Amino acid sequence: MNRTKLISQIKAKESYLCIGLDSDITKIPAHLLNAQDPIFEFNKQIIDATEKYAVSYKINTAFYEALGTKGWESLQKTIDYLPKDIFIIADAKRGDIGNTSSQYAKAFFENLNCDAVTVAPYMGEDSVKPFLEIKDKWTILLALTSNSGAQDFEMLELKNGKKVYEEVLEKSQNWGTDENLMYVVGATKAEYIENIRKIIPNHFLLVPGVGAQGGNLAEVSKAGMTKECGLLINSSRQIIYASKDKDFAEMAAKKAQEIQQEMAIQLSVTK
Ligand SMILES: O=C(O)c1cc(=O)[nH]c(=O)n1[C@@H]1O[C@H](COP(=O)(O)O)[C@@H](O)[C@H]1O
Repeated sequence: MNRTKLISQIKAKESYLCIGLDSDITKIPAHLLNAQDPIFEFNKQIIDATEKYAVSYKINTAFYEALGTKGWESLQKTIDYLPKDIFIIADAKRGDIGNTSSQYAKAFFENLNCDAVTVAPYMGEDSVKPFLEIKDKWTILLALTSNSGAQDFEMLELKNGKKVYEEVLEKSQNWGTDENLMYVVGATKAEYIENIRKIIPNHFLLVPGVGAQGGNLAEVSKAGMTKECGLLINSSRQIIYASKDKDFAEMAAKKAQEIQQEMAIQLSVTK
């Protein structure tokens, strides 16, 4: 999906919600465990119930990889099931020497047909470029992550006075464009978003960490929203595990709708 289409979806749905399908076999409702493919059954019901409130779904591959070949099957079936107007993110956090990154790009863009993949910038330009070379697909580069470990490297100050995450943003924006490159900024780091917007005024940000990790939707939106929205805010656990009972999909929809309604207000303020 290209940038124009993504923006028009955001406008049409009055939503910049990205629902995280971090579907954990140990956390899904017990009655689904008898299904032939419990994870797919869970995802299918979550998607059916929440699709009208979201513009994107993020599939965290770890939860599928952990289950071996069965997990990959559930992942593929979930991607195939998602509606065509949904922006599909493979949250795989890849990045390796160019030759290997090319294979990852093929796996997620050509084979699985995702719109975007999360990539770690640590190995530099040649490890990221192969993802950017695939037409009409997006690379979502980790910039300032939501976890406490962001302090270990991302926040370190370099000799030129910049923090590592700032250097990542400055340097990498020349590797692609705002049509194929987004950045991950954790919702728990809202106080840095104003500064981030000075470096990358137009790029989309993928912002995880609202809900279970304590990030605040209004704060992030105020600091990061552009005229074209420029945000995809992810929430996983607080939506998909809103209930552990038979009403899990209904409760997920209720939570997603609540978030979408707040997003509609934020979008109307920025118009
Ligand atoms: O790249 C990510 O998506 C990501 C980056 C980051 O800095 N923090 C972060 O939590 N994530 C992912 O975003 C999701 C957050 O899930 P919840 O905390 O359950 O909403 C998980 O899939 C994380 O792996």
